[in-house]
Amino acid sequence: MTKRILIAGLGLIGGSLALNLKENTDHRLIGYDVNQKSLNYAIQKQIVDEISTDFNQVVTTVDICILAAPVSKTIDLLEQIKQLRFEKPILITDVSSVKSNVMQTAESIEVGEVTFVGGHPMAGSHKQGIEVAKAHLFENAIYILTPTEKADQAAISTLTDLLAHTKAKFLTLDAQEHDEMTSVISHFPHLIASSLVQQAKTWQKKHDKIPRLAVGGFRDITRIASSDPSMWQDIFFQNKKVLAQLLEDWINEMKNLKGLLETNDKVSIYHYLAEAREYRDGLDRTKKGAIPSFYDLFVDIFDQPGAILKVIGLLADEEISIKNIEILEIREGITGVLRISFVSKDDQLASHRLLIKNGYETMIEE
Ligand SMILES: NC(=O)c1ccc[n+]([C@@H]2O[C@H](COP(=O)([O-])OP(=O)(O)OC[C@H]3O[C@@H](n4cnc5c(N)ncnc54)[C@H](O)[C@@H]3O)[C@@H](O)[C@H]2O)c1
Ligand SMILES: O=C(O)C(=O)C[C@]1(C(=O)O)C=C[C@@H](O)C=C1
Repeated sequence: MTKRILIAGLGLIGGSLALNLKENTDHRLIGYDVNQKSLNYAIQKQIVDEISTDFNQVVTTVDICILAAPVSKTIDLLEQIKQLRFEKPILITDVSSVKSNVMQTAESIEVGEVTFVGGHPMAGSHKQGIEVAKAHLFENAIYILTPTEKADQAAISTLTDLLAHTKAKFLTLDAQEHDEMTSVISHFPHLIASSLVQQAKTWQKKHDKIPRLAVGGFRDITRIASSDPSMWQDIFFQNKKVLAQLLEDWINEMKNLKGLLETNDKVSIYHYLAEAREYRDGLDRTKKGAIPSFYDLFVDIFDQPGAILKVIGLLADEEISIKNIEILEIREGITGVLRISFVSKDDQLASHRLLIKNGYETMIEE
């Protein structure tokens, strides 16, 4: 049955869900956003069928509503919903990166027609806005669900049936365990990435060539520091209790490491590094996990015009789809490395064979 689905917040995440639903279903999609440019873009590109600038009015006309605004704005929209009258049942979900305050507000909705099942797709980007939205953004990612007490299995199934086209894997958690885990693997690392960039900026006053040296490792570990500061400010304050606790643990750990360095305790430093490596390598790529599984292939290329295009062209001719592509290091005239990520082992191996056949040097991390 065709349903009316409202997506409130047409940015990277809302836009990606809209694109996915448009590609795979016949539901009628309605977009709401406070940014008129995003609304215009969505309707012009036919990502949605209708647009609205009146949330309170339009939300009462739909069967399903996906709240995809920044976390604090999602809470504001839930507060607005509390004041409305609905004439038919509505299933509401969200995509917020932090869940405790959202769920607390959702649990306090007393409107009988409203059922809320929280959601958080664990995939995204440091880029923002509907222009960078992708229908396949959540393929193979973990999609966390946080149902309210009122939400029954039928409501959860309605939501998972709708989102099944994203090819994400669902995992149900309560809000607190969600916020602790996402803080460890997403929010706190973000804080550290930004602090590493700040440190480089400070040291650049002494060594002005630092930006030229900041390639491989530094770029890998700090990519997320290029994300939207207002979104992350919101996430940090929504999850500030857990974040403060992690920061305290981390400061103590750093003090301990400093002590090991100062006392020349090489053995302990070695164990610290070896244990970290073992754990990192053991984050199983093929099992379900909070970290999306990708299969990487490293390809040596030369810094020549069209070099990357040639590699992509070979894969495209064989209809092998790429999840991500990144230049790890390239210097003038010298070999650089492309990291190409695939969603399946088969695609990784097929690309490996294809590129070797075409004279490339490639490497797979075991
Ligand atoms: N970016 C990621 O990697 C990622 C991943 C998973 C979940 N999330 C969550 O998804 C949500 C959206 O993030 P995004 O990355 O799509 O950001 P985005 O900046 O790309 O999009 C946010 C959209 O919300 C709109 N908006 C702002 N205030 C609004 C309001 N009051 N009502 C309606 N729309 C409003 C903005 O105009 C924008 O179009 C956030 O809650 C974020 O925590 C982000
Ligand atoms: O890939 C990125 O750039 C992301 O930051 C995505 C990421 C993450 O930390 O993994 C960011 C926030 C979301 O809530 C979920 C996913």
